[in-house]
Amino acid sequence: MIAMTTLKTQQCEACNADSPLISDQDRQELHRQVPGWMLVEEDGIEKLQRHFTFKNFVQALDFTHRVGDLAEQEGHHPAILTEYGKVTVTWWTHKIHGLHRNDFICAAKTDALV
Ligand SMILES: C[C@H](O)[C@H](O)[C@H]1CNC2=NC(N)=NC(=O)C2=N1
Repeated sequence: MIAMTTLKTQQCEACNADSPLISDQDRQELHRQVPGWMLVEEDGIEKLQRHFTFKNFVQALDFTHRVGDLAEQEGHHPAILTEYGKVTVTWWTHKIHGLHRNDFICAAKTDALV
C-alpha cells in the first residue's frame, strides 16, 4: 500500500539491483498523483515521460539545468531531450530496468520546477 502523502515532499530512497519493480496497484496509485506523465515502454523498459513546452531555447535550457540539479540532489537521473521550446523528461530506474517509487517522486518534483 502506498501512503497517499504528497509525492513531491518525499525523498528518493537508495535502491539496488534487487529492489522490486513497482507493483501494478502501486503504479496505478502513484500515476494518479502525476497525471501529466505518460507511461511509455522503450526496449522493454517501462518509463515515465512528459513533454514541457517553452517560448524558446533559452527557457528550455534553463529548465533543463534545474532538472539536472534536482537529479543530483536526489541521486536519481532522467533522460532529458532539450530542443527549441521543448524539453522531454523521461524517468526510470536503470538498475532495475523499470519503474520504482523513486521515479514517481522525481516526476512530481519535476512538475514543481515549472
Ligand atoms: C551510483 C549511482 O548512485 C547509481 O548509479 C544511480 C545514479 N542515478 C540513477 N538514476 C536512475 N534513473 N537509475 C539508476 O539506477 C541510478 N543509479
